[in-house]
Formats: sequence, structure tokens, C-alpha cells
Amino acid sequence: MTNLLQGKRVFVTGASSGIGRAVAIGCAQHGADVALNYGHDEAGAESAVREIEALGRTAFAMQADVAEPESAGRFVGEAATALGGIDVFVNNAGICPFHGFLDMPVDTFERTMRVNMHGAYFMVQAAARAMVEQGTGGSIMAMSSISALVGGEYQTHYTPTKAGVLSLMQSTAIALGKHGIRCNALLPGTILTEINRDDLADRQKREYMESRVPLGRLGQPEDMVGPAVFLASDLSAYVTGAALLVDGGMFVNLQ
Ligand SMILES: NC(=O)C1=CN([C@@H]2O[C@H](COP(=O)(O)OP(=O)(O)OC[C@H]3O[C@@H](n4cnc5c(N)ncnc54)[C@H](O)[C@@H]3O)[C@@H](O)[C@H]2O)C=CC1
Ligand SMILES: C[C@H](O)[C@@H]1OC(=O)[C@H](O)[C@@H]1O
Repeated sequence: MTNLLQGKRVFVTGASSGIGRAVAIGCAQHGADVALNYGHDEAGAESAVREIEALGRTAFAMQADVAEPESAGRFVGEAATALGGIDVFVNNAGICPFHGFLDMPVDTFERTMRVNMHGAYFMVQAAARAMVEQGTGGSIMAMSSISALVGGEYQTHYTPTKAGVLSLMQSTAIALGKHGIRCNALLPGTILTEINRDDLADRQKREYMESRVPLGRLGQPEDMVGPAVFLASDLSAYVTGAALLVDGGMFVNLQ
């Protein structure tokens, strides 16, 4: 592995499973120390910590519900104390409880908004405050989605949050550029994780989704590591306000 992230302190939300876990471990493989936030899966977070420590890097894990605005300052503050500062923030935590539009439960709508959108806003704000105070710039990225660009019948509560997160990165890129802080969005296509395990258990749906990908397969969490490491590293020093699709070509595949 390279040392692209040597000396960098990377914070990742929702890092106990899926994309967040892969990105946390992948950043450590490239030399970073890592702080992991997790919602409820303590065993998943602890095993990620052990993998990172086995690489000779420092890891810190903290439980906090990103839907609670007070979690943001607490996570960023405690993680910065543990790692001695912050250089990179990955806003990754998210949920997608598939449900039809006409009978969407108010609770499902509100929880999705609070985790995906409010959570992103307050976490990114807390990370930015810490970076500004530290005075050495930084890189912030948010896990948006191909769903920021296209709709989904059972995702009417979810897709607006992913468009919102993309928009948040565009506006914070402007607000934070003067502090040397870059803000970018990653837009995964369909990546096989817990979030879509039930949805893709339907063989017909899974085969249809696979058939839409020019590269011929759905993504794995590890497919997000290279793009995240690029945005975290100085290789992307002049990249801010950008949106990087990581979807095997699914978005451009009309026919
Ligand atoms: N898997 C996919 O196809 C795609 C995923 N994404 C986004 O990637 C991100 C990660 O999702 P995946 O890894 O796929 O699923 P996942 O379900 O494996 O990971 C989501 C993570 O967020 C955490 N989380 C959920 N609610 C939380 C809360 N209130 N507080 C703290 N942590 C919380 C979960 O515990 C979990 O670790 C999400 O934001 C999702 O919207 C975007 C596009 C495609
Ligand atoms: C949960 C979905 O399967 C996944 O998440 C997204 O953002 C895209 O819609 C993917 O298909």
C-alpha cells in the first residue's frame, strides 16, 4: 500500500459496517490514523478498530446517534483529543428503509431526514469548526449517491437526502475554501451492503440492477476506498465542490 495518507487523521461516521468500515480500514492501509463513529454495532466497530491497529495505526471508536445534533460536537471533540487533531472527515452514516410513497409513515420519513440530512449537516459543521480552529485546512467528503441524480419508487424519502448532501458539499466548498478546507461528494451506485440486503434478496431485482452496470457487477464496499483515499489525500489538492460517481457506469447506461 502507499503512504498517501501518512500523518493524516481521518474521521468516519457509520464506520461499523459496509462502505464506512471499508473506507476507515482502507485509509489506515494508506497510513492514516482513524476515528470511527458507530450507531449501535459495537462488535463491528471493535473489529474494525482491531484491523486498523493490526496495521500499526491508531484507532478510536465512539458510539453516537448522528441524528442527535449534540452527537456531532461530542464525536469530533473526543476523536480529535484521541488522535491529536483532524485532517479528513467522511460523512457516511445513512439509512434507506425502502417504502412506498403513498403510505410513507411519518416516522420513517422523519428518521431518514434526521439521520441522513440533519446528521450530515451537524457532523460536517462540527468537523469544519475543528479544522478551522486547528488552522491547517482539511478535506471533507460526504457519501451522497447516484440517487442524488435519479429517483427510486421506494426511496422518495431517501433520494432528497442524498441530493441534499451533494448540495451541502457544494455550499460548504464555498464557505470553507478560504480556510483551505475542501468539500466533495462521493456518489456510489449500488454497493452490496446491509442497507440493501433485503431489497436485493429479490433475485429478479438484483439481476436487473446488475444488468444496468456496464462493468457487469454490483459494487463492493472496497470499491469506494480508492475514490475516498484520493479525495482525502493531497492528490486532490485542487478538487473541491466536486461530485464523483462510483457506479460502474450505471448512471450513463440509458440503453
Ligand atoms: N450501499 C449502496 O448501494 C449505497 C450506499 N450509499 C450511502 O453509503 C452510506 C453507507 O451505507 P452502506 O455502507 O451501504 O450501508 P450500511 O448499512 O452497511 O452502513 C450504514 C452505516 O451507518 C450507520 N448508521 C445508521 N444510522 C446511524 C445513526 N443514526 N448514527 C450513527 N450511525 C448510523 C450504520 O450503523 C452503518 O454502520 C449511506 O449514507 C448510504 O446512503 C450511497 C449510495 C449507494
Ligand atoms: C440502498 C440502495 O440500494 C442504494 O443506495 C443508494 O443510494 C442507491 O439507490 C443504491 O441502489
